[in-house]
Amino acid sequence: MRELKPWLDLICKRPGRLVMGGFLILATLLSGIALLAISGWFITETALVGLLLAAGVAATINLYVPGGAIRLFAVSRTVFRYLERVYNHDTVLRLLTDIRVALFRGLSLASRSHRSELTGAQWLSRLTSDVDSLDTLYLRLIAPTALAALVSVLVVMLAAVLFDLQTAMLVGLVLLVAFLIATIGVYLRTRHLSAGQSDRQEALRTAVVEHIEGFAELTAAGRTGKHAAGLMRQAHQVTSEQAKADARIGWHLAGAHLLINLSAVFALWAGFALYQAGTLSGPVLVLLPIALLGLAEAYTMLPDAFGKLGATVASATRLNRDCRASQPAVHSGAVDLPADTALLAENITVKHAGYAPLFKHFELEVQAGERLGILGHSGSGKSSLADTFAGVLPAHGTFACQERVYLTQKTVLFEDTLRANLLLGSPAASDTDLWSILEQVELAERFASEPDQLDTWLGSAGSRLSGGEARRVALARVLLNPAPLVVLDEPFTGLDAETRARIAKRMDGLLDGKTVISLAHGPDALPGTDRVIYLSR
Ligand SMILES: Nc1ncnc2c1ncn2[C@@H]1O[C@H](COP(=O)(O)OP(=O)(O)OP(=O)(O)O)[C@@H](O)[C@H]1O
Repeated sequence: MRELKPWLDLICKRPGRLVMGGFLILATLLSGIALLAISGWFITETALVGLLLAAGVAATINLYVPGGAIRLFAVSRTVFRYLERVYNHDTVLRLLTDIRVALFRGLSLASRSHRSELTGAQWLSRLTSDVDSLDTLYLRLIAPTALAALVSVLVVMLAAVLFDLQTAMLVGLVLLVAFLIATIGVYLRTRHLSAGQSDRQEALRTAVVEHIEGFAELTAAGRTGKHAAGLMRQAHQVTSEQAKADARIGWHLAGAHLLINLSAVFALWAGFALYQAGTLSGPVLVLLPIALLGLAEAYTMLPDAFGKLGATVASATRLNRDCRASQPAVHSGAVDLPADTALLAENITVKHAGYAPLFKHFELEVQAGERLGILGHSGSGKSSLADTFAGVLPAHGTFACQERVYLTQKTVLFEDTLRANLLLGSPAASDTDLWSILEQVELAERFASEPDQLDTWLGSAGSRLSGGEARRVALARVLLNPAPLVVLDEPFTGLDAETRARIAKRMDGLLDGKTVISLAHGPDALPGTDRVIYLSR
């Protein structure tokens, strides 16, 4: 349960919505129970009055009050159910946003090595099924459990008021056992199965994606059938384990319902005794058994939710592990920056986790406003150094720097519009700002001729742009960012020499007053510099 805590804390950040949503579910449940109980009472009353009249005894019945109450609860049940669905699903979508934002915030800091530890299919599974199982935690698990407990207590109180304390205690005891069977009982019997199931499903998804990705190679090697047969076996295991878990959930649901029905039969039997003793009228007698039957609705969702709790905990554990692995680089011995210094590295070690250090005892001081170029051949460690400056790789040693913006060597664009991609650099930028920066990177004309202009869709990872265009969009995004320190890793990849020279010249003005560290293979791939250092291994 420790694993669920960070996500529960996140969910509890909207207490008002959770209480309101819970109230709407409660109102729906109580309307349903009241509808059943009053209908039962009314049917019994009319039957008894009918019998009396048939026997020639004068009897009257008030049709209007119970008739009105039945209509009221029939309508309120429908209205509350509708409002509950709309409101709570809206809440779930808001929670989904919170969870995704928290997760992306954590994962955006993931080191390159951690990112590459997981396959694409595993990331897909983290961001879809793992997140889904957490965002419905409130609606599937927390609210139904709390409300089933609350409504059970109300029904037991009803038993104490209408019947007697003894009946109420016995009904309470049976309901408690039913509650435990439908919740903790299911969880204990399915948690391993359910947690393993989510791992197996992830493994199957990964295997299917790999099968599709490697289809050409499998076909060339004549192994498609054999590989597919392996997948089928894996899928069969997943479904048979699922069937096993579902059967357990089903038995617990049946057990809980059986107990609730037995408590209704018991209430009827106890009611007859009170009726015979003259302490209870016939119509009131049926109120409690029928309310108990109505209570079954509150228990229906519990076994399924608790049967999947094991998988939910497994999802939370995986996401927590990824977020922990993605904690921002811890700078052992962080220091305060001296005045007029933009970056200070003293005796730092640059290394990828599990690999030998690339640099030891690395020293660098960059003055505020300085333009530093770092040159080195392929594999000399430029990107690793840039990652360290940007805080993506931990700097082991004394390290401090100003707030920075980082242009990674690999161009990263999102499947969205040009505007949305640019606004990541400066969310408050106006259209005029965006056009002006596009002008500087020589893309204004290109997008002005598009029908959607700034709203042009860039495609998956900017696939509708050429490599050089995509690079310039990424560069524009960095140039829009107000951070005082700019780290540029191979800023002009994919640009021809003339374009590169023109943009580099303009960048001098655009980056005026900022500190710039640019890394590249050769001097012609750098914007203007005051100082250049060479990396040698
Ligand atoms: N995630 C990683 N895990 C382990 N080793 C890595 C990782 N990334 C890079 N390296 C290794 O670190 C060394 C430096 O790589 P880096 O990408 O920093 O060099 P670079 O100078 O930027 O190269 P290039 O100019 O080709 O991009 C290489 O030997 C590379 O194999």
